[in-house]
Amino acid sequence: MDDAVRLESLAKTYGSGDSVVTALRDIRVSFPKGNFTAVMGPSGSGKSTLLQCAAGLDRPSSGRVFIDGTDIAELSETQLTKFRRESTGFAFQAFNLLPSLTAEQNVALPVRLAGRKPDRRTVQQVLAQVGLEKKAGSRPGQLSGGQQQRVAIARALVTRPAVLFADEPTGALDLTTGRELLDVLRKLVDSPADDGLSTVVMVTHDPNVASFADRVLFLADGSLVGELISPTSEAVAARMAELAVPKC
Ligand SMILES: Nc1ncnc2c1ncn2[C@@H]1O[C@H](COP(=O)(O)OP(=O)(O)OP(=O)(O)O)[C@@H](O)[C@H]1O
Repeated sequence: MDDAVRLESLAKTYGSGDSVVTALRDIRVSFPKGNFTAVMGPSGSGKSTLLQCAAGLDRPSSGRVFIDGTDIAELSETQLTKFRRESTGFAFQAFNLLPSLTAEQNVALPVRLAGRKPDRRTVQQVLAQVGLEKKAGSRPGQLSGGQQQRVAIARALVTRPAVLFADEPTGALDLTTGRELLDVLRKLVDSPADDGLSTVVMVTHDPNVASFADRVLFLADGSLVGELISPTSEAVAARMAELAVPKC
């Protein structure tokens, strides 16, 4: 199976001298196409840093990141920005929608920012993929939190990226709406549109949320320390409890 993203010996440090923080050390992992991966680990273990580096939002200190076969270290800042815009989607805990724009206009924004005219059909298609075809004309203030996050996901999908990165996408949602959003992500992977995305990489703190993934990766102190395939929430919670035990 092809890899949507591959991380080779990835390391990331912040600061220098006495104040240096090692956020990631020697991460080697692939995210295959057609796969939904959750990244878990205790607070400060490096989850967000991994996601930011894997998505090309941050440059690693060493190691390589391949997205859809492209070594992003070879790209200039301008090329990387363009590449990221076209090949990756990103969804955060905060939806970051523009309140004065309709759902449809919010979704079309990345295309406009890239200097192109949005294709109305594509915008409608991605809104339908997240179950919001009837809300195209609504402004964020007229939508529930779960619906707003689904607009944010549709916006991330509009450029037909190879991979969607999501950092705590259900963090601001209640249980039911969080579940609905996870069903949407699951569907993107299980029944992708013709030229659509089928790979999701998601950071979460919640074992229930992680259990929607095909695989869970566990980070501790910047290192990859294990994985679970076809995870149940109980198995994820048990593994997290082990990681929380302080080392002697
Ligand atoms: N911009 C930064 N400058 C300095 N240190 C940073 C920076 N960003 C992250 N760190 C440090 O890197 C380490 C990993 O942080 P990261 O945010 O990736 O962890 P996380 O697992 O996502 O944490 P959380 O679950 O609390 O969000 C932590 O020790 C953090 O303090």
